[in-house]
Amino acid sequence: MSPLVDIRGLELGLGEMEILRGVDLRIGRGEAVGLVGESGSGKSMLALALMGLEPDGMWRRGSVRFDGRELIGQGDREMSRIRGRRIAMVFQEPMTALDPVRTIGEQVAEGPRWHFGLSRRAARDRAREMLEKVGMPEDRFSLGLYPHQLSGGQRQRVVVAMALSCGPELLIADEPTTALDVTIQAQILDLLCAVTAESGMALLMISHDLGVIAETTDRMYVMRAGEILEEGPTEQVFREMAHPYTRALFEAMPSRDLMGRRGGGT
Ligand SMILES: Nc1ncnc2c1ncn2[C@@H]1O[C@H](COP(=O)(O)OP(=O)(O)OP(=O)(O)O)[C@@H](O)[C@H]1O
Repeated sequence: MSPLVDIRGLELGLGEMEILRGVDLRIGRGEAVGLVGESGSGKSMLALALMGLEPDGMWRRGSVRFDGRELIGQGDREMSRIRGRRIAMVFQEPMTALDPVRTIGEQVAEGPRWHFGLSRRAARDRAREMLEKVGMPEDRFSLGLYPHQLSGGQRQRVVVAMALSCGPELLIADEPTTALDVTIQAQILDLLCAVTAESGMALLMISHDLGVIAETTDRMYVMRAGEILEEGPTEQVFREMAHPYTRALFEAMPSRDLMGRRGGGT
């Protein structure tokens, strides 16, 4: 079977400037894959280019296959059917993903309503179920709450519930814990690992922190200046540290004793 995501020779740029320089990356069905690299190395651009969400004016070359189908060249309509439903994303700052003037129930219900045409009531049931799944049961967190009534960690849980609401095959988490208090970070990583593993969803975990990648992934890619420098099973990349750049990222890890959250371990 073809991998869920198969990116080959992906280049992205703006005018003369090259941001991604021929990236190859694969994600198997249900696989947890890490992408690590320093700030500005192109990690977020890779995630956006995968979904056809690169900023206006940028060019894209190469191949991005999702479930065997080429995405480069697809129209907006086709891409908007895939985004949210088959590929969902969780970003660093939950408030950018949430609408401050709409209730959390409405926001979690929106994806299933739009993608599956569920009735208001059925979508609300779905929202209730998703919020419960992320540790926000209705008896403690009413669907009528607004984002500002929640803590940062609770908001990120709502964003995860939104991402899960249509049962995507791939969840992309781009620095999902960077904006959160240290004590909450581990809880959100645990949650992401649990929900993806439980439903057989693939996970692309993007972070500048090797500790996060070690905790959450089975296989990983190391990126610098728009190129993949190293790839392999997470445990092997950690053991070998073949490239000095990877070693430098390791030295910069805030915590080196966190490992193996998704089962298996490193
Ligand atoms: N809108 C834009 N227009 C032009 N260049 C951009 C734009 N956004 C990002 N870039 C450039 O693309 C490169 C990759 O940025 P990207 O945000 O993907 O890095 P990153 O690895 O995700 O870093 P960070 O962890 O800081 O988000 C950077 O050199 C950046 O300057």
